[in-house]
Amino acid sequence: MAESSNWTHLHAQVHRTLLYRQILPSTQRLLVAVSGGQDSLCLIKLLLDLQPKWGWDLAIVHCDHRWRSDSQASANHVEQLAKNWGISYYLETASDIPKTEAAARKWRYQALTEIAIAHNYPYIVTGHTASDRAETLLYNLIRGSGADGLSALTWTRPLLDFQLPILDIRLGNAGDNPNSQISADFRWENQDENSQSKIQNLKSKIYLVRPLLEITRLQTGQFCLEQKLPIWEDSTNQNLQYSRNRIRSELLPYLETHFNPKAQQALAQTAELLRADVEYLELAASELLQRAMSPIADSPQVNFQLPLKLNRPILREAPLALQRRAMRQLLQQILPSAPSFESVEKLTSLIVAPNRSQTDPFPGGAIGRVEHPSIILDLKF
Ligand SMILES: Nc1ncnc2c1ncn2[C@@H]1O[C@H](COP(=O)(O)OP(=O)(O)OP(=O)(O)O)[C@@H](O)[C@H]1O
Repeated sequence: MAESSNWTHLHAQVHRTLLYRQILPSTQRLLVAVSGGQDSLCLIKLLLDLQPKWGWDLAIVHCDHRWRSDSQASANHVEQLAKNWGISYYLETASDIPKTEAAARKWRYQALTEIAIAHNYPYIVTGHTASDRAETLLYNLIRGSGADGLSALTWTRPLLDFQLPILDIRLGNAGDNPNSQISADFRWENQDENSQSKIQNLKSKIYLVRPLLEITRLQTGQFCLEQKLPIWEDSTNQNLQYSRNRIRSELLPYLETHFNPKAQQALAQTAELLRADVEYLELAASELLQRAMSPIADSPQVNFQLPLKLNRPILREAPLALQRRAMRQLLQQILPSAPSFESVEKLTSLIVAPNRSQTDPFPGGAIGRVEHPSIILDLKF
């Protein structure tokens, strides 16, 4: 697009962000997740307008959770927009209505990933904004998160942590769902080992990108108004039973009125700063863990099979922040679910505890014990 009268401050800002951050390379195939709400409509319009500069191949994907009575109408509305803009449209409809917000989100990311794999899109783009970042920070802060939770929502991340068993179940279901657009060749049960590893490989190359993280919801709303974009209002956004909605419509406005009129931007910036700190600390912790883990057998290969042996003098030299992170990384590998604060503290305390100190069992049954100069983790002693 020539930098004509249509070129707004927001176009320039997102264009600059993309140049600076290099999160959406030119000429790529981009799958844009559009709910029909103001953020994702703003996103797709900006990308369409920037398209001539970047040469992307754009498509829209919409996920119908079948949560609201108007959900099919909303899907039709998004489809019509895609038609008007002359771009491909993909729809995924939930075969079972997800019961909770978390289940809906999980289903949505699986559906997005599957469509991206099936139609060869290496980038999934979402309309998360600075306001979402601020809300996530507040939500996690209140629930007692460390820096990791406060720095949630990154500009880009590989979709690696979507485990294949989840994909497996969904792809199995796809056959029963007449609305599924996943072609039969991509159904997991139809895959031999070779093509399963090809899918895994492809998944590791799909990135989730959020180009609007510096733009507030107020700005996306104004943009939609100026550009006359037909927003499909999500009635569940008004429901104050959802904590996120209460943060959005009560807590943030309160903070802006009484504490800082730019609270959203300030909180989003805090998340951005913490993100870089967390990345640095996680890397340093993983190096510490590698150094502290000595295999129990003669094999030089470090792995996370029990029993495990940790070198206490090496751990003791490190600052507490790294000790905690290294212990959490270790527990992430051996516990059946995400380690709790208590589990991490329990294991960390063994770094300086007297000889023969022992923990009670962690979830899954492993026990930590000091056998000077090591910590041993095993199922029984
Ligand atoms: N039904 C949908 N279909 C397609 N894309 C969607 C849908 N819902 C949300 N998205 C995408 O996700 C972005 C964030 O949406 P929203 O804030 O409502 O979700 P959320 O549940 O908070 O998501 P997250 O868990 O990713 O933070 C939207 O801007 C849009 O790009």
